[in-house]
Amino acid sequence: MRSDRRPTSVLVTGANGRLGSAAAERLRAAGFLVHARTRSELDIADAEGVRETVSALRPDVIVNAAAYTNVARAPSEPEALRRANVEGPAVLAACAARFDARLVHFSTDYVFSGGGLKSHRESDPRRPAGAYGRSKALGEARIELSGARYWIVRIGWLHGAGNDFVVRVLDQALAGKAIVMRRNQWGRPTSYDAVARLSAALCGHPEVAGGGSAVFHFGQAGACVSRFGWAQFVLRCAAEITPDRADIFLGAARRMRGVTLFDPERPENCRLALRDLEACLGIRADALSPSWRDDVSASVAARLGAHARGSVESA
Ligand SMILES: NC(=O)C1=CN([C@@H]2O[C@H](COP(=O)(O)OP(=O)(O)OC[C@H]3O[C@@H](n4cnc5c(N)ncnc54)[C@H](OP(=O)(O)O)[C@@H]3O)[C@@H](O)[C@H]2O)C=CC1
Ligand SMILES: Cc1cn([C@H]2C[C@H](O)[C@@H](COP(=O)(O)OP(=O)(O)O[C@H]3O[C@@H](C)C(=O)[C@@H](O)[C@H]3O)O2)c(=O)[nH]c1=O
Repeated sequence: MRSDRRPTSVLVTGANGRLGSAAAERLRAAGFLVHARTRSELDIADAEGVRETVSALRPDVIVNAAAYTNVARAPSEPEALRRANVEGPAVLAACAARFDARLVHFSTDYVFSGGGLKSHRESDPRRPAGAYGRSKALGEARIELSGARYWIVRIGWLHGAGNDFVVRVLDQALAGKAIVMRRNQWGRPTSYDAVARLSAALCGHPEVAGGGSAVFHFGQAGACVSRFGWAQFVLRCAAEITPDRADIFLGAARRMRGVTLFDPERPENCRLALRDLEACLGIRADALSPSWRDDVSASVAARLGAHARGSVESA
């Protein structure tokens, strides 16, 4: 938080989204002056609309949580993809540069092609293989060329809102379906809330108002895991949390079939090295949020609680 009288003001775009809503909530709770804008209030690819909004609000920080995130549909919707993930970030960056705001932009592990076993460093070249990853990589590049002060934060495998991976695994188990799960995709599950906390840490960082620009990786503490390993963990948590249904969840875990899938849209190696955020800004991922296992367990409990209350919407 700044030391002068005015609270740091933050424009949050994509505020109806899963990360946007979590970030706006955390930022408000931390005392920032938050201007949250949904897509219908502010289309980030609308240069004129963004210019008017930024010019009127004069935010210290723009947190861009708006994006096209449907990985499966991305190849068949190139225009919507380009607008949200390439043009939008470029428009926001141009306005950040013009009105001297810091842009905090979220990107993804899918900007890497996913070969090899080593964790990707921030400095590794972007080599996206799929349409969504390509669009996010182009968005990063447009920001880097804009002259704005930016922090690009690459994250991956988010859960804790909407029809996420945790929900889909639990729902399959509860429906008695035989789960078929990919073994050859490795990453680090990270909760929306952990990224929302990071947003607050970044907006309150002493270097937010000056300082340089950088790309950072963020994920929760704990070793990377395969999709198969993550799904097994989800089901074991579910069995512990609801002992009366332990048979269902442990049975689903036992019967789960591991498969090797080659999907150009979804890289195999999503491991992100996490050192730079601490080295450059002194922000330690493990100090900011619990390990991924704790937050996955919380996501499982939230979903099972919703089931128990009968408040689960049909997908
Ligand atoms: N989900 C994940 O696992 C991961 C996400 N990320 C990144 O995190 C960020 C947030 O993702 P997440 O919250 O999961 O995504 P969501 O899909 O939940 O939210 C994205 C939001 O952006 C809005 N939006 C889309 N296009 C525009 C536009 N042109 N102008 C303004 N708003 C727009 C959407 O509006 P509407 O509701 O109307 O569609 C939606 O509210 C994204 O940058 C994403 O790439 C990175 C790694 C993993
Ligand atoms: C539910 C399920 C998933 N899977 C595997 C396939 C695939 O590799 C992965 C798909 O899960 P999702 O659909 O949640 O994954 P996906 O939509 O690819 O998630 C991605 O979203 C975008 C926005 C990102 O930026 C990435 O970091 C990543 O989180 O899990 C199975 O094999 N079986 C299953 O039953």
